Amino acid sequence: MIEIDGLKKSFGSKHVLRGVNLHIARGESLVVIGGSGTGKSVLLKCILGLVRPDTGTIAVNGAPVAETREAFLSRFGMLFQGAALFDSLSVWQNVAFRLLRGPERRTKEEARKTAVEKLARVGLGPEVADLFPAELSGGMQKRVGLARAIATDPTVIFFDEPTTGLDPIMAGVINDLINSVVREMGATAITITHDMSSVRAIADKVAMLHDGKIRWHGPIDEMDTTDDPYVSQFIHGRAEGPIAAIR
Ligand SMILES: Nc1ncnc2c1ncn2[C@@H]1O[C@H](COP(=O)(O)OP(=O)(O)OP(=O)(O)O)[C@@H](O)[C@H]1O
Repeated sequence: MIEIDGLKKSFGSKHVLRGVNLHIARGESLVVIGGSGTGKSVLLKCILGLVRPDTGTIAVNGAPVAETREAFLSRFGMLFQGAALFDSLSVWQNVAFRLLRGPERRTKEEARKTAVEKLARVGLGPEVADLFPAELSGGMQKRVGLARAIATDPTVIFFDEPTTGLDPIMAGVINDLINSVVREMGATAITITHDMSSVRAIADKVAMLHDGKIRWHGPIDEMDTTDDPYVSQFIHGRAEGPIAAIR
């Protein structure tokens, strides 16, 4: 479904991605892990076409993203770090943002109806629809962000640090919700996170980015038993190991 081959990206003398190869099957939930500054966001931005790679290819269903970006973007949903809601828009207008714009825009009534349905899917009642983001807790904002991400019934959904800033219980609730929504929709999901509880809750496959390359890629069941010392150090959060920690 998504095939990334030989992806390289440098910023000046900083070689962030040094040849990333990653294939993601349709309906699979891939979580990308790796230390701060290893290039996870740059990788995501390359897939979304926000950053142009120096070399390498990214194809979706066999077609290069660079050539089919518009078509690709119309089929993807994204939950940003911190939910990134528009403060000046009500909750339903946030959820319906893409339904109210673009060539396939719907009437206001239809868009609102869909927004209320999506809010219900993430556990929020219709009374929330006319509130503004500032009136919501962090957990509710994440739910609204998730409702927005699924508003257009995307086939690919990206999650950027979906549990950042949430307490562990709310993080668990959001992880479960992401999991059930993604599976129910049959969507392909790519998640970036530091949160190992998210990895365990969401991932079918895990890819660890280190030193500009995919250091390890495998099924979630094999993550705990792999003898890769980098993965082992990372998932157990050990200061000692091959990954240098800045103290
Ligand atoms: N537009 C840019 N110009 C210059 N350097 C950049 C740019 N974007 C990213 N970088 C650099 O690329 C490196 C990787 O950044 P990136 O944000 O992808 O890391 P990350 O793995 O997502 O980190 P974190 O987990 O802390 O969010 C960093 O050193 C960053 O400074």
